[in-house]
Amino acid sequence: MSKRFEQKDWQESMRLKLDFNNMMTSYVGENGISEAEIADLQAQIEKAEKAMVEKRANGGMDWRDLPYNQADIVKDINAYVESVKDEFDTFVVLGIGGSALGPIAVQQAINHPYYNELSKEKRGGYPKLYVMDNIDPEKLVSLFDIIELDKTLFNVITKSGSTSETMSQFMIIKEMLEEKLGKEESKKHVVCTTDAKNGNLRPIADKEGYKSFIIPAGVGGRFSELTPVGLLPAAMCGIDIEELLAGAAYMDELCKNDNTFKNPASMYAILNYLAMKRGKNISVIMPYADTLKYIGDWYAQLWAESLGKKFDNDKNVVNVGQTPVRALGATDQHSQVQLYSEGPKDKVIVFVGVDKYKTTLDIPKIYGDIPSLGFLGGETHNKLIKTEQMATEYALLKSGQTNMTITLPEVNEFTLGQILYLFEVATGFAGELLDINAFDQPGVEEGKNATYAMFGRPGYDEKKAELDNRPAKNDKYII
Ligand SMILES: O=P(O)(O)OC[C@H]1O[C@H](O)[C@H](O)[C@@H](O)[C@@H]1O
Repeated sequence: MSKRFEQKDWQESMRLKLDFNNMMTSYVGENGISEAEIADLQAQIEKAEKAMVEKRANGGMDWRDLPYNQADIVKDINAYVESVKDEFDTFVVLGIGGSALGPIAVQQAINHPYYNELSKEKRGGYPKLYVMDNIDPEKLVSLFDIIELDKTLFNVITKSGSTSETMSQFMIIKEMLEEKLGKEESKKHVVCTTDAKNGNLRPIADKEGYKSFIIPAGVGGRFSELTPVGLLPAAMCGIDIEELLAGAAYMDELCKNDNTFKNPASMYAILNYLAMKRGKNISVIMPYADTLKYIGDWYAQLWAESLGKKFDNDKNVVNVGQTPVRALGATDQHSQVQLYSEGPKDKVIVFVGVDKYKTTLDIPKIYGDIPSLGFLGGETHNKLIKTEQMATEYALLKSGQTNMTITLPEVNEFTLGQILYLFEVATGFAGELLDINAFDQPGVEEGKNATYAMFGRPGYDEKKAELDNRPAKNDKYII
């Protein structure tokens, strides 16, 4: 159990705060969502709550139990990290989607912004961390200009083992390692995170004798950050994974509140559901902290891939979902807020603020008072970014663009575990309200099958024929 988990007062002081005032009628007038609208949903809310409890009890939401059932895995991961960290300068994740976005987001949130540029001593003795989550040939090749293969540990993360990007990266790395280090020595440079028994990577890991960790069968990729998918990369760069799980467990408790208006995940899901009903099909996530920038990318997959669905559970064509847009405050006040303020009122803006930054940066008072500047000097950047966040919230409220604010008291493993878990539960709940399956992704299959057919893979002849007979492109429209 986490070293601080028992300290109730500490938990409360680190509790995420969610402010929905800017979405509710009481504050914004006709643009807001009224309590009456929420009350009218009561039957749907109760049905959704019941479904969440039943699915969890029947093993349909194993990700809900991850904060509680991994003590042994945490021990294994921490022991493995301790046993290898001195030997390796670099840890490279090969993965994509849910097998990469979480590790990127958590490392960015907790570690020094220039962690990889620090000396190993200043990194606490842990290796640098890179996540290679694409197959741009230039990117992967250029990595070898800055790492030493013989001092690098590669973590191949793929639940299915049928993800072309990850498996092709693995084959490239495997051949390079064996050429440089020989077959036996190279085995120490690969650790696999995959399914216990299914998929293509499990038999390879077992046959090759690679160290491996298991992704629980009942946990889908975008819900897997609190499994070894996220826990190993986090621990490998010195992040306290017990605290991450403790924060998730704490948020689980908060999400059991049967008072809808006091249940963070229910309210997040309900308000976005009602917003979607009003055609607000864009979900902008705008953290006012660089540490939380890639939480936006992780959230984008979770929210888009879970809720973007053609059919409802009765096979009616519904084509639902909200398009996630990643923004960063204060940066995107200078690129996107013009659209948010004066463009279509088709968005829900989710500000993610931080009460206390790790450092305080004073702005020196040099030029007296420059009238056209919003600050006078003698203030701090902490106050400036916070003030700009509040001002932007107000400006968008006034423009009629619905928004809400989630605030982390500070960014640490406990608060990060809370926000990851909050969005996961909210996503599951929103799926129940939309009456869709939030846990599959049939829409990605067409592209995959077309890829295999274009490569002439056996078993895809029908798809190949379909492709060969598709309407030819008209040169007139190719410039
Ligand atoms: O972990 P893997 O099996 O390689 O899957 C990686 C990704 O592949 C697909 O794109 C799925 O739609 C994602 O949900 C998943 O995260």
